[in-house]
Amino acid sequence: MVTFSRNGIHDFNMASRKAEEAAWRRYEATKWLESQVGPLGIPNQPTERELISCLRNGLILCNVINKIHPGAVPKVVDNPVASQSLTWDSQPLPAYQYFENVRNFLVAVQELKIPAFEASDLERDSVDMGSASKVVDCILSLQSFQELKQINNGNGPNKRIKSPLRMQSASRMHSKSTAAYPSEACRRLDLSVTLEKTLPVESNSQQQEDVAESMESLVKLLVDRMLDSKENIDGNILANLRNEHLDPIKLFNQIVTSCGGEKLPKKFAGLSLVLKDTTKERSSSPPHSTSSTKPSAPECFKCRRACIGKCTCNQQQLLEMQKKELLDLKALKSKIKSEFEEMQTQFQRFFNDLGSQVQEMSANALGYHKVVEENRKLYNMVQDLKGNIRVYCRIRPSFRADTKNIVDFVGENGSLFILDPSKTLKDGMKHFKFNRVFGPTASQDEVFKDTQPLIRSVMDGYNVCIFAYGQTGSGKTHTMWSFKWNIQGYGDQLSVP
Ligand SMILES: Nc1ncnc2c1ncn2[C@@H]1O[C@H](COP(=O)(O)OP(=O)(O)OP(=O)(O)O)[C@@H](O)[C@H]1O
Repeated sequence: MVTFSRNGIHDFNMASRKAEEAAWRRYEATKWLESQVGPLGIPNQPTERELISCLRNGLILCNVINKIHPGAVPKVVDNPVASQSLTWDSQPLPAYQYFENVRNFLVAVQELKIPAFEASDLERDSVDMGSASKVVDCILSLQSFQELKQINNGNGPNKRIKSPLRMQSASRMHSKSTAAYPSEACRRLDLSVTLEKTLPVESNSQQQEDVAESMESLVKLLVDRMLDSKENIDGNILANLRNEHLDPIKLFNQIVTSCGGEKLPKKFAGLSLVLKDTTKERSSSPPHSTSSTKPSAPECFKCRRACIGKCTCNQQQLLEMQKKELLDLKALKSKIKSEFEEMQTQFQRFFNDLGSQVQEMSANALGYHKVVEENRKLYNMVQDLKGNIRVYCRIRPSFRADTKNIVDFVGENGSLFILDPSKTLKDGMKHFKFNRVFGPTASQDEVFKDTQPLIRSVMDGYNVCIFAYGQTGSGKTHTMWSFKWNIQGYGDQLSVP
């Protein structure tokens, strides 16, 4: 167990942790660079000097950025001799070469909105001052850029690339996973989980939502602040994060003051109160108590007895009400049942009457059809008896007054006498016999009515033919027209059998 205090051991531990983190980041950067451009010729876990000496000529950096974003550095100055001189102790490279490559690389990095470093960070003198961390940051940002580009199907990220550590920390807060990132810095970010656990469980849902929202914003702010100034953060604060007995309010104020020196946003005011309440309850409750709001045993017993009595009384009333409702329901059920039976009887009677009526109608319909059939047969039999071939004569009226009519007599029984005036009475008299003779005064309706029965026979399925015969202008068309017009008006009568 490590005890944190304001002494030399604490400073030593903090420095050790920082060195460990820096080494891990160099390892990640080296591993990624080798995956992009092949072996770098340096150890897997290089020192700052080894890494900087490798990158100093800018050749590897230009090749890497051209690989993840082709054309980022249009012209890369390559010197085979210099390329092989990768170690720090090798012969110095021409200044113009690495300066141009590095300058072009930094321009490309800024265009891609990736955190850059100073060209002087690759110089020999500045290595010992720990400035290699900016170079490592830049390389890890390039790695993040490549990953985002792959996620976006080849398109570069729209937003500015943040520090890779910050990005992973943010995703870590969402997943609440403790094994996603082995960095010591990220382990400290678990403060968010600790703070959330201190929220009072008795608060109502609205308050919990507000607190959760505030907590989330607070944690984001804290993470951003800590990462922005992780190099300058007070070591005591980081040590206090692991101290369980520390007042969270003090710790919270300490962190914010250390990071930015700013006051807390207004939205975190409620959180401070909640944290205060929580701290008070935690301090007042017994050390091994599982719940700070749990009442003592006698109080609990009294409360329970009162509750049981109250519940029993309510249940009794509820039972009585339900019994009464049950009786009402039973009465209603018997009433509905009797009404239903009565209605059933009425329906039975009604359907019986209906059935007898339908049977009667069916019998009548059957008789009706028989009668109709018989009527049809008799009707056509009458038509047959009248004669299958009937000859009618129609005398057209004379149009000229001086014309002498040769028709001498028209009989009711179809007799027609014609007298030729140029001959004697005996020779000039002609007698004709028709089924019927229509005189000059006979109307169209009169002609039609005599042939109407034949139309009905047509409808009954018998073959009927009506034609007119006579000389030109004798009135054939005129007479046939009477059938046409009357048949049209006869439609209603045809439907009647
Ligand atoms: N009974 C009638 N009463 C009054 N006008 C009639 C009568 N019969 C025929 N006519 C008239 O006589 C004229 C000639 O009749 P219609 O055209 O029917 O003769 P048609 O025998 O059909 O002649 P065609 O053989 O040349 O066709 C018509 O103008 C017609 O209106």
